[in-house]
Amino acid sequence: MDTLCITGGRVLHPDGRVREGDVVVDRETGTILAVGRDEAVAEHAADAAGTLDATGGLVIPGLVNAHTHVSMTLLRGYADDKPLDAWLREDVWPAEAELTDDDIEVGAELGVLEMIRSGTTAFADMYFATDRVADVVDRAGVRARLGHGVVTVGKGEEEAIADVEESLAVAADLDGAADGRVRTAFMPHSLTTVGEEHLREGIERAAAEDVPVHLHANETRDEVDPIVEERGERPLAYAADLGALGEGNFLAHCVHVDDAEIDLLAETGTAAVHCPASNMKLASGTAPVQRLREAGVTVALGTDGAASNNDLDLFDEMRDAAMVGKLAADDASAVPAGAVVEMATAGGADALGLPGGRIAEGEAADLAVVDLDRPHLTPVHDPVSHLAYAVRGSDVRHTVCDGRVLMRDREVLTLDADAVKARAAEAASDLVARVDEA
Ligand SMILES: CSC[C@H]1O[C@@H](n2cnc3c(O)ncnc32)[C@H](O)[C@@H]1O
Ligand SMILES: [Zn+2]
Repeated sequence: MDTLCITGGRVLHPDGRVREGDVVVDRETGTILAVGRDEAVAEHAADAAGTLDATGGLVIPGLVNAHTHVSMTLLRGYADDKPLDAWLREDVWPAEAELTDDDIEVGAELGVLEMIRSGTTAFADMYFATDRVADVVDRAGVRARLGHGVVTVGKGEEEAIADVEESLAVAADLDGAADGRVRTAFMPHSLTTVGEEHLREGIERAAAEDVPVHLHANETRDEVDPIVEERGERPLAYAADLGALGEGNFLAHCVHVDDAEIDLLAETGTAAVHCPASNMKLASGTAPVQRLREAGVTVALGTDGAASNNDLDLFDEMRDAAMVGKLAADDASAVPAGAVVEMATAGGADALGLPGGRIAEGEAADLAVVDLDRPHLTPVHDPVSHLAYAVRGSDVRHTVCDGRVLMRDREVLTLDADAVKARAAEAASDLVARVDEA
């Protein structure tokens, strides 16, 4: 058997406890064979073909970034300090109109490089040129749930229909790519940027094929109010009527949700992806994370795109979620450390319907080793507290996905970091030059 043994560290277990132990991985199946420090583990470890040193470190599940637009790394720092609507219309959409498929691939490489370097092994992506993003996922060795983002407002009927068809076709064609590490979804952008008939048609056809649905929902008051005024119902009642709620489906943001909408999410098994940094930066509002969790909704964490964050480091997201969750609930005990760690791991994997998120025998070997032997992490009273409040992405020593080592001692093995950075910087400056000329 071709095994990898991660030795000498402590391990975060699914119940939130941390114990000393090794993790033995079957590289052929990409699954965890054994966890702990008993005789069986020692036998496996003695036979291991490869090792990763976790001395002084903590082995955690690979983090799951449950909502992003990964190629927007090219627009990092391009437009700041505006609310969502103005930011999209005045800056982001004009820039995206100039993006080429090559740009999207280069931006995805940069984003995936950043995620591997900060311990993220899986992500959900809504964007364009999805086949190129899937190629990057394949080469880099991570997992993803990918979709083509549909926008029909401002488009003629033919173009709108073509956009819906493209999203459905991408979901059918790319599902299972990268040896099964790519899964797909139908991804209408939001309830206000896609017309009702197009939403209804796309969601119905996606459901008929068991394809999950992912969209932005209840992100800002400016998005919620017109729906309530025009339809006389809350956005998630509308979403339920469209068939957009249900097991396997996941909604980004869910900031402005009332109690009835929270119940709808819980009853239908629809997951919510909390994006605290994006919500703060765009002043979208504070999501009721504590209430969502108390109602039994699966809550995951997402960075959103790098243009509204401005990084893809999920450790930042954990800290932000805990901090803003307390502020929103006016309660310092709300959204505690264990909750945000769960949201970034098992919650993310469950929301996206992807393997990973838990370190236990038989689970996917998607892992990160965090180096705790750092000044800003000393002393270690509680490793889970550190994960939520003190660890930075740059503290990740090794990253493993599907049993394959993607980063060893901070060297990414599947992407050429210097070449990716150089290509991305050039693509971004050419893009901005084209936008300025347009
Ligand atoms: C149609 S592809 C996805 C689309 O979404 C835009 N986007 C980026 N961040 C956000 C956000 O916080 N809310 C809504 N839409 C967002 C992105 O620029 C693409 O155009
Ligand atoms: Zn988004």
